[in-house]
Amino acid sequence: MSRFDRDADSRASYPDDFRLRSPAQQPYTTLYFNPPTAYTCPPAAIPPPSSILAANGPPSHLAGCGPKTFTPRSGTPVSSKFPTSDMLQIAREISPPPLRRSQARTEPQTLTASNTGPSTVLQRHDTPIQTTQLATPPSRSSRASTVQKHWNEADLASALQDLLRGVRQDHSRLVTQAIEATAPIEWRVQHGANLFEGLGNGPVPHRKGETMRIKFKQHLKARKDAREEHHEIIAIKTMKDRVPRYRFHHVDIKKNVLTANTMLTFVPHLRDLDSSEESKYNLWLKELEEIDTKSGFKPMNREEKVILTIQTERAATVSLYLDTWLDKLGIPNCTKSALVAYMASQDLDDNIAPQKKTDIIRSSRETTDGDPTSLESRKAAALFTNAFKRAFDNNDMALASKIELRRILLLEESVDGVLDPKPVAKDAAPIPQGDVDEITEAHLATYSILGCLICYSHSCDHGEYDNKNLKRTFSLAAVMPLADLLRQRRRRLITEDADTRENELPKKLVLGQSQLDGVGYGLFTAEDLAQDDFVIEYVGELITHDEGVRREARRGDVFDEDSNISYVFTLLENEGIWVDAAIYGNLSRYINHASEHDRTGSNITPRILYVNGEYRIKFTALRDIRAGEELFFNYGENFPNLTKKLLDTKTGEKPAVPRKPGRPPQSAANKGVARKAPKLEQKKLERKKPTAKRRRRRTVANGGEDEEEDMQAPYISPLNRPVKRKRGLAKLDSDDDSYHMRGATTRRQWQESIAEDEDDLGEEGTPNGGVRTRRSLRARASQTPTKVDKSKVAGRRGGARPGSGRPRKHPRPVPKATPETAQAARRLRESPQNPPWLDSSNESPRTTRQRRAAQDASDEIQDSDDWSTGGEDAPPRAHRRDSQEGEEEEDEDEEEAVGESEEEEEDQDEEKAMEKGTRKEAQAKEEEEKEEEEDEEEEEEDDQDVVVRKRLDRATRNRRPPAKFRGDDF
Ligand SMILES: C[S@@+](CC[C@H](N)C(=O)[O-])C[C@H]1O[C@@H](n2cnc3c(N)ncnc32)[C@H](O)[C@@H]1O
Repeated sequence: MSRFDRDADSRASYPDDFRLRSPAQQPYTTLYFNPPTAYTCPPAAIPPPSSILAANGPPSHLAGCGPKTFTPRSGTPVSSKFPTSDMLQIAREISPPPLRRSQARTEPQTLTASNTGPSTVLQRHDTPIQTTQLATPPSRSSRASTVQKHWNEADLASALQDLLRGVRQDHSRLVTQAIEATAPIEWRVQHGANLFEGLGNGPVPHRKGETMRIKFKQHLKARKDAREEHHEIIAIKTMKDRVPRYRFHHVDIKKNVLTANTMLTFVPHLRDLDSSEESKYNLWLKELEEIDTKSGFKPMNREEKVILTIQTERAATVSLYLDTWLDKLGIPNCTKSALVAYMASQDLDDNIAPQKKTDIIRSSRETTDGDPTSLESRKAAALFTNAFKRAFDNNDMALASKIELRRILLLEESVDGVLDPKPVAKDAAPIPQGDVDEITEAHLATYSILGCLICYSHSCDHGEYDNKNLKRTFSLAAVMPLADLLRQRRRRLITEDADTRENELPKKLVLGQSQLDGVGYGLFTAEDLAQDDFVIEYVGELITHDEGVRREARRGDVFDEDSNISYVFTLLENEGIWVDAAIYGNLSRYINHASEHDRTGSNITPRILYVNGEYRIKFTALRDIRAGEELFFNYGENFPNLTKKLLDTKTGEKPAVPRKPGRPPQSAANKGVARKAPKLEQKKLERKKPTAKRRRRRTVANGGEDEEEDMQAPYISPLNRPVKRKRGLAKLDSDDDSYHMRGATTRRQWQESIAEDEDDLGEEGTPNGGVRTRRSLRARASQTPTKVDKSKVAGRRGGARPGSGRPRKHPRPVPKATPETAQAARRLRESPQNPPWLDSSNESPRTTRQRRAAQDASDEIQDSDDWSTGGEDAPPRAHRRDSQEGEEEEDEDEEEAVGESEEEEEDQDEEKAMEKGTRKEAQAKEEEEKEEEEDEEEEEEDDQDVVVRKRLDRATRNRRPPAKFRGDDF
């Protein structure tokens, strides 16, 4: 299931603010398995825990063995003879323990499940459940004696349906239990007024203008059937800053998807869609389906996917009960192994390869259940299979309600092991002893298909990220043995949270020229930081991995690809969610990389937190940091090239930085040392012949004026014009007619120099300053520049790296300096360790420019006060980017104009040839040309693919690795 479907799914069932509600408000009734009405299952359907304990011994986790004995995938014990999964164990254990004195309540409490109708009443977990479950269970043999020995298909089907109702009831109790187990037992408010007091009332009758309507979306239900409730509106007034929103405006993304054959135009995620967006979203899904179809796949539509997911989840749940069911039904010779063997032998549609079928049957024989392939076993298995089909997989049922026995049996470990062999529990790390946090983490690491502790789904957005940034869903195994541990921990965290909240204010930070040579800006602290202090939040646009790759590729192409500057941060590695701070961001984007082994080493570290339903990144200090120190964090292993050393002195003396191989120095380039022209381009160039047709076409299109203009247009050397973007790879692979070396002024010279360059430069060089032909001499016909605009040339490497380009066209509005920032600046000036940007002696003009920009910026730094979004920063940045891109377009026109003039040269040649040659020859040539043109167009398309692929590759290489996470926050 795709992330989006999953989101859609979870949106359907689990409101965003799920975690913030009190237990009484928890929407457990929206969970998938909850029954719509009160349960009618006989109490005997749920065997009491003690019977299981008597029969099988204690579940391993209760016996202190921890989850080591469970496989992470199926939850089935590996070593013990314990026949059921831990989920089933928990299901059996949900009968509450005897009340402890402290928990005892004088009056039994009830919870009303609001969406199951007012009549459904669920008992709190800490109130004894008034059923026979608490009675001493019948022994296994006595239970077996009560079951029917001779089944017919119809009776068996109806017994199975009863058992399924029991599963639902179990599930409902589990949810209650789990919610209670994880609910905070103390409110966050430790002192002062509890702002949430009085909240949590149920729905009220609708009063126009006074109540708030809440609509519940449910997939597979028509919109008109959506449930609605009305609630009182209670305003909470507080002087505290609200936690800032961290929303991604995915509509904006549309204009940011820039590469030529991009498929995604709309990427919604992580939030509910507005109704206007929903239609776009559906359209987008449809487009994706069409693309799949065109590519030869048979895509499922969204509804089918939802149904498949539901079916799979139901099958997974029933699989956990299958053993108990068989035990209860007591069908002679009907064991799980027999069912598996029967399933494998009956799999007629060749879903399983013949060899695998044999392996499955063989592995089922290895159990101690007797011979699963005997005639009796086969008969019993056939009876059960047919009854199961009748009960849960018949034609009268809605698709989503069907449960296939085959799907359940495929989940069996023996079958799964044959079909998809992979390492299991023995690889699990040993459970650490001692530290509460570590034990908790380790228990939670028993992630399995058992599902989420909160919603019991297998594909939800709840869960934790461990220190490797891998998502773990809570294991059900964690519920019972760990409930106390979790409580303990939560209590501690809540207390700590309240204590540290005051220290969680963002710090005064200033932007400056980094101490790393040639790296551009860096971020410095203007006040002393204590270890573990919160420093700043990393904010930016929330984008998908694909979009991030596109953007990186695009930036590398448009701006300076050699600098590899990157502002993306991998927020959720597995989900492919990145934060891009390039356009919308705050000061945190200027923090440079240092590894632990560098001279200063990283002094801060990012942590990913789950805040009010959103994942956010905060930086904390790794050690005490003095005011004036530059901040660094470790970007991770994917950035091996970030090896700039700290400057030894502050005098502006720069250590020699080795030049990149294959890249000629700027001066050499200006002298006309071109890089190698790509073979493809050269080939094209050689065979490209002028065509009369092309010439005529242009002349007609421009009322006959173009030709004259073209003739007059001087050939502009790429050297003599401002080039802001690097064509590099894009040009190497791309379509256009020709490349022009720097300094070459005629076509012949250029061709000659290409030949020389090929010898000189080898494979590394790529053409720069390439020229696109066609279109738009018109754009500059009247003002063909013949002079070099030096200021523009100077700014050509600008762009992605702030401050390194030309001065802003549209400077940011500079907020007034606050007393704090003024004081911070003074302190920094007075500091014996003045950061290098304050020392202006011996600096280059570029450094001066950077320094000035830094000073401007340091005045305007309010980001650290407004630690939320950097939103104020954003519009001017976006503007700046727009303006740059606008200029690039101008340049492109210029390039094209240059190309036009070249093409006109060709046309003149052609005209002469036409005059000389016979008409026939000319016609033949023209036809040849036409073919070539068509070929080129095709090539153009192919080339574009190559370009995009290359850019994507490059961007993938450059992407930032997962951030570090110390997972001790719930
Ligand atoms: C998030 S930006 C940091 C701010 C950046 N220095 C600027 O001026 O905008 C990350 C980029 O800075 C550069 N960078 C950061 N740390 C570096 C290091 N230790 N060595 C070389 N380049 C570094 C790389 O180009 C990287 O992609």
